[in-house]
Amino acid sequence: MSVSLTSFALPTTIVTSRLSVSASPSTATSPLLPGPSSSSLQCQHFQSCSGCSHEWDLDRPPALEEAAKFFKDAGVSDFTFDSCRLWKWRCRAKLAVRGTSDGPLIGLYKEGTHEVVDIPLCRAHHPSINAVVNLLKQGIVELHIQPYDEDLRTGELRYIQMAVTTYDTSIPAAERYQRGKVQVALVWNSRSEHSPGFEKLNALSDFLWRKGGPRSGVHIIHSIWVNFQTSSNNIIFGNRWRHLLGERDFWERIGGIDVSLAPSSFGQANTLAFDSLLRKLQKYVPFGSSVVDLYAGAGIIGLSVAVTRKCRAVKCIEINKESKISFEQSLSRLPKTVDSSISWHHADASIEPLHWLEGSDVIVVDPPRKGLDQSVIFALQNLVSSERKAANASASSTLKANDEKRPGFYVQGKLLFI
Ligand SMILES: C[S@@+](CC[C@H](N)C(=O)[O-])C[C@H]1O[C@@H](n2cnc3c(N)ncnc32)[C@H](O)[C@@H]1O
Repeated sequence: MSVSLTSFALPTTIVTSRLSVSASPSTATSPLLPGPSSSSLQCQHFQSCSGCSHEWDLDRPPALEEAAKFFKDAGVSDFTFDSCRLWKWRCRAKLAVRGTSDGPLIGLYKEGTHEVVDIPLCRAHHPSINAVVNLLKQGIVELHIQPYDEDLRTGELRYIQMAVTTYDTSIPAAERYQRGKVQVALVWNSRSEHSPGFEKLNALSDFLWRKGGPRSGVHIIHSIWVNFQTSSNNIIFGNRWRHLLGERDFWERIGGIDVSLAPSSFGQANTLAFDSLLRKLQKYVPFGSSVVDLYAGAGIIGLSVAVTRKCRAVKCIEINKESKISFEQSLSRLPKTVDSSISWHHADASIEPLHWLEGSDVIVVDPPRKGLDQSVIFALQNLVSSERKAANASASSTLKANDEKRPGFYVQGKLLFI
């Protein structure tokens, strides 16, 4: 993960946020879990699995040099890079379930194919994720659960999503990460709980709960959910979610706030890196500013800066309506002293984006992998050029006065890459 602050000629702060999947695994300074002595991946699945793209020097990914040069050329002086954990960093995984009930395969597709590679010993996964995968395989074999067959569109279990919560104040802080518990979501190939086969789903979730729930010796499972999906396309989740066992609410402590994440909401995969990213990002948000968080998911970035930077207003824009519940739950746990106008809007950021951007001092953009929508890029460019014009037209004395009203924030404007 890299963080940089650069000055462009605009009076608005634009924050772009991205957590890299393959290049930001561990930290040498982490007290939590010892890793191999070198910074190589040392994963036996590396050749066949598409999950990781680099095997050596994980603390110095090839993109680092390119990024450093980019920021240097742009005149950025405080570019920093933090690799965080190199192993066991992934706290959220969506894995396909294929193969047979005697020989299930649980993992990722081989590059460019729909052939699933079994990755029981993945080095990037949090250890509780690998432990749940192992339990799930036992359950599939014992209960004769049929993995999904994409060609025939038959079978029962299509995918499993696992998210680890490390939030448990009843155990010592130093042990919380290692003892993280997993919110399990089983993607089941039927329409609803009224469809045939529901008993098998119940039997599987009971099996997992018995072996990994609070009464088992290991307690690695936080909760179990099901998502019903019968579509033949590649979309992992259907629209119907049901909570089956365990605690319904899933909490994590990130960026100085308690955040709730339902399985249907987007969540960052690298919890520790995301926390570190937010703590850096907060420093670039001027106190009391008005912030818009585009592509906000459950609004974690917006809520985190609302609290830590005492923002005047925060608007979160997100296309997935399922994220709203998580946003509202997190909002309800903010300190009562927070005096900010905070709102979450179910909207497509690419439609008339200027409408959301106008009047904001800080713009956070954290788009999906495909990147920013063209219309958002145009809107940002328009904003930059119109503010540049306005700044040029103003007298330098006026600029100075504005600077003083907003300590630590220069009229020059800032762009943060993470
Ligand atoms: C990389 S995630 C970031 C989520 C959030 N910032 C976080 O850290 O948890 C990208 C988010 O953008 C949302 N999204 C995708 N296209 C969108 C659009 N056109 N308008 C608004 N949100 C969109 C996705 O649903 C997803 O929640």
